[in-house]
Amino acid sequence: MTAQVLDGKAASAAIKTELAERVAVLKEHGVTPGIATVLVGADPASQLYVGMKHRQSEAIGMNSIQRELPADATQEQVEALIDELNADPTCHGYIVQLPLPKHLDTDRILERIDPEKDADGLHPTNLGRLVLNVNTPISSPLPCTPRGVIELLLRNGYDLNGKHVVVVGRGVTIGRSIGLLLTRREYNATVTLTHTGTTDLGAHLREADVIVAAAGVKHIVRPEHVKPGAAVLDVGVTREDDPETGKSRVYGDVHPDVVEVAGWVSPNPGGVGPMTVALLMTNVVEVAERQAGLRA
Ligand SMILES: Nc1nc(=O)c2c([nH]1)NC[C@@H]1CN(c3ccc(C(=O)N[C@@H](CCC(=O)O)C(=O)O)cc3)C=[N+]21
Repeated sequence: MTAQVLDGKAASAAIKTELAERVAVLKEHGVTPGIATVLVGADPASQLYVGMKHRQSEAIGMNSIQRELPADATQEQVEALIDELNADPTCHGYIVQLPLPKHLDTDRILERIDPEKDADGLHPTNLGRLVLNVNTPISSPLPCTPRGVIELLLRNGYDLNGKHVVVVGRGVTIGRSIGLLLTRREYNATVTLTHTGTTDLGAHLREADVIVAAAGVKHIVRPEHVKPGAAVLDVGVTREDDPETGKSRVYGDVHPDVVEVAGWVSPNPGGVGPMTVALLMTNVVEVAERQAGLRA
């Protein structure tokens, strides 16, 4: 048996087709949704990711605003740029590309983002709204990578209701935030969060209907950890030189042989990465739709 592929490129293409139509409707109402990125320094991987976000946003008709500061920018300079984007009516949502240089106070910068313009959906106010509300629709940005994971499953016909999801890794981007979405009444999943303090990770993983691997540890999820037929989503990004080609490449958290046991596997690259970008754009389009009175 070999697993069905949860193809993030195909699912994100479908989302982008839908978004392009929503952008066209917004333009009929006189609004062009604008997405901005803030990049501090010139890390090559960050430049690659930021470039992808702009190309894809422009391809669906959005405005894209690319702001850059040097690696030695001060806290005050970054905060001044945040204030500028908060006040800019052409910028409906934006992200500060992470990680930031070590001398900067990341938390203080992220908290300064106007929660309504928080394209990542990770502002404390937006996470707080998720914590406080399990039932009714939320009219503020949602964490985009968790949203991407869930959309990837749903668009492949996977029903999360009553399923046991085991998450590996307690980073804010996925681990600590995805359970807030999955345990909402609309999805009704049961969630276990594992981390470096977990004893016997393998025992937890073998119980899982769905594994979300977001530890950032190359191949931490191996075939012997996976219940036959389970869905395995690979969110890990480890950049290393490939010993065969000598070139830098991305390794996921999921060992390639997992496809022999699992029922569904998201490839990496080609899985959750493209979904993150699609849901980032979705968050920004939704801000513009709210401002135009087209959604709650
Ligand atoms: N504030 C903030 N928000 C982020 O969402 C954010 C961030 N900072 N910092 C870095 C990470 C990383 N990230 C990725 C997005 C898309 C792909 C993606 O689409 N990858 C392609 C491959 C791209 C390639 O390496 O060629 C794929 O998986 O198929 C990967 C990684 C968003 N991040």
